[in-house]
Amino acid sequence: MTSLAEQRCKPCEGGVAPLTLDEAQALMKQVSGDWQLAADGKSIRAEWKFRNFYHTMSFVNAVAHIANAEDHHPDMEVGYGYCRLNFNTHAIGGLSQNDFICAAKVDALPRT
Ligand SMILES: C[C@H](O)[C@H](O)[C@H]1CNC2=NC(N)=NC(=O)C2=N1
Repeated sequence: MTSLAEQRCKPCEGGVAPLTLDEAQALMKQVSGDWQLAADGKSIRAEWKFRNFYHTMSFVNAVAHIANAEDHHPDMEVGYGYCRLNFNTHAIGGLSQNDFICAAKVDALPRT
């Protein structure tokens, strides 16, 4: 099986059903324990802490690079020493495989 981190996001402009709760729960097993599935099953979120702003922004820039390369973009909350990411697929109002592909690519980033 090709790991999520090795896959590429597919363009999504609607017209497909969001993942069911069962499908989302199955994909949760393929991302790190940092990620939490929202109670409504429509998004995933994670929070990381960093020792200072430099390390925070290094991570944020790496995430932005993934998002641009995959054309799939998280909501980000950033401050001194922390970053929170929330992924969902706006075009379908819920989760798609793209959200889990990006989450797995974020998991693969080096932590500094
Ligand atoms: C064509 C392209 O896939 C879409 O415009 C993308 C861009 N980035 C996106 N990011 C997210 N999170 N959800 C989307 O539906 C979305 N749509």
